Amino acid sequence: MKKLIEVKNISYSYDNTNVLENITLDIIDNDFLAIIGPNGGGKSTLLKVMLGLLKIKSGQIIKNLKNEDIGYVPQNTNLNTDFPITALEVVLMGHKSKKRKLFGFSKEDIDAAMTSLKEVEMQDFANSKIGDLSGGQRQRVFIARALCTNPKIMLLDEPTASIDVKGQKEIYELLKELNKTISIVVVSHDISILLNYAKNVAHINKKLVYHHLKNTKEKIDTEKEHLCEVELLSALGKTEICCNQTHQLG
Ligand SMILES: Nc1ncnc2c1ncn2[C@@H]1O[C@H](COP(=O)(O)OP(=O)(O)OP(=O)(O)O)[C@@H](O)[C@H]1O
Repeated sequence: MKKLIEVKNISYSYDNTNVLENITLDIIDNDFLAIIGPNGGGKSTLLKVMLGLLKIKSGQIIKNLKNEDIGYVPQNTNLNTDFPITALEVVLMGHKSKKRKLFGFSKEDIDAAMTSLKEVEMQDFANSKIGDLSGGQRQRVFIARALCTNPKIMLLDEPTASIDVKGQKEIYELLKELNKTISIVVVSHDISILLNYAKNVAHINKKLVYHHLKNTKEKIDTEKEHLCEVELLSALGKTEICCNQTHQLG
């Protein structure tokens, strides 16, 4: 199993507040890693650290791939849906063509963006204003934007927040399809849905507890509608293996 990203004993603090403590985690080829944990637990911070958007002061991040091999779908809270931009234009923003024209985009750029839109089944909405799309459709467009560089791994921060249950399932089905060729790392609070798709779970609350879901899924009733993190963690067991060390849940 090839390690794509190795997180080695990193800690991170904003000003003097420690948010991540001694996190060690490998993202492997073909992984589908769910990052769960309470609000403010450090999940988004961990993604930003892995992306290099935040600089760590201790520990090490080893990326065995190029930056453009990493796709990122950030948390969607600040989007101004009144901005008059089409789905195709949003996807083009993710395209890093070597033949970029000074103004506008080449036919190659547009073809590549349309291919990404097809991958997420949004090609028919290419010319729709982003604000006219449903939350689920909009999220597909943002996933298409991240697909533009043909990433080997995609990091998604709460991609199903404020999307209805049907839309959530569709997004996870899409991620499952993408996972046939790329690794997926997804921060989410939708534990029940997530468990039907994830291969591994990282629970982050400043510290990390890592679970291989192989052989443990049968212990969990994933059809149960409101499975919460506490139930999940008790079903998985109190201790789990994290990079050859056993961590006790606090
Ligand atoms: N730019 C920042 N400056 C200072 N503190 C921050 C900043 N960003 C996040 N924090 C703090 O760091 C902690 C972890 O935040 P983070 O967004 O990583 O958590 P999270 O697990 O993703 O939370 P949520 O589930 O609510 O999105 C929180 O206490 C938050 O208030």
